Amino acid sequence: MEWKKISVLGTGSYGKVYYAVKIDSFLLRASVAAVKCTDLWRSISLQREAHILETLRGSPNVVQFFGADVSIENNIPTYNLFLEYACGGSLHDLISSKRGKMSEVEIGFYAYQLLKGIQDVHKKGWVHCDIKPANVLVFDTNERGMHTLKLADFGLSLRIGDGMAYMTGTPLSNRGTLLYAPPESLTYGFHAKAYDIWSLGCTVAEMMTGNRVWIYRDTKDLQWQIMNEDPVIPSNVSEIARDFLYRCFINDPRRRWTSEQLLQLPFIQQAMCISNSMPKTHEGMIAKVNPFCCKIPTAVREKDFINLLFENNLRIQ
Ligand SMILES: Nc1ncnc2c1ncn2[C@@H]1O[C@H](COP(=O)(O)OP(=O)(O)OP(=O)(O)O)[C@@H](O)[C@H]1O
Repeated sequence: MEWKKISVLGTGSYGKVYYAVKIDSFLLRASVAAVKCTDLWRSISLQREAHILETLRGSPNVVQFFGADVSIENNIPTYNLFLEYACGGSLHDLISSKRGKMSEVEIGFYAYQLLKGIQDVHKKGWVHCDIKPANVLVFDTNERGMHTLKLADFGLSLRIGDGMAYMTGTPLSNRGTLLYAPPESLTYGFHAKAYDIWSLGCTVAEMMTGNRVWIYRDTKDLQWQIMNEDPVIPSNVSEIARDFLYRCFINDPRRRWTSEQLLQLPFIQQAMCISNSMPKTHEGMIAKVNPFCCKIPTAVREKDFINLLFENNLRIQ
């Protein structure tokens, strides 16, 4: 019983991500996964990511890690990291499809999930260092039609305390994606929990407008703006939404709000209250069926079953 790589989901700087299926014809069950792969000799970063994900097992808003192995592909030893498969792509795709037309309740609900994920990451002693819509995976909708979001791509994460140039006086260069990086990461090379909160602010602002927070000519210009200007807070959103962003974008990382504090803000509390009282939808109820594990009605050949999964668009009845 082996995982079969079916198609390429995407390519990262380290290697490829595949959609993979494993059939257990004895128990008549099939499982799906996303497999991040790279040549074994350059897999240090993926192995590190596996270690970090291992510590975050069971966190509802962090992509779940199924394990890792080494296989031989075209005579090359290949490192495989198995993750739960996100059927909805990334938050970046979701934002593009909504073109800035997400309701504030939906945004607040998603911000809540990201904060819970960040809280777990920080509690385990990590700073993610690369939170952005492309690194947030989108899963099924709940019974109210809203998605589950999970943090992914821990390739740049640091232990809290590592790279704290404030203390050591040895600045590091910015780690994550510049567009989502806080000012202190450029001036001091400072990477602490507050780093992730700034990136979260950029991500939430992007859900509100459909656009990135910075408009810039080139990298130098972007760096200058991050260090010397405040991000533009969207004007066409409620006061509580603006208040949430202001607290994520406090310049001094020691004064920037923590995930625990942000979770208490009216923007989050109201969104959770309203989303919990929304009527349940039929579509949402169908989505509750677990797509990751299913029972095959009769014994079928592996090839036929894979075809069956695709024909049925992976929806298990
Ligand atoms: N668990 C998953 N389920 C579904 N798709 C995934 C999963 N993990 C990654 N992907 C997709 O695979 C692609 C590559 O992902 P990955 O996060 O590894 O690289 P990246 O973020 O694009 O690049 P880099 O790591 O260099 O920043 C992305 O399009 C992502 O949406």
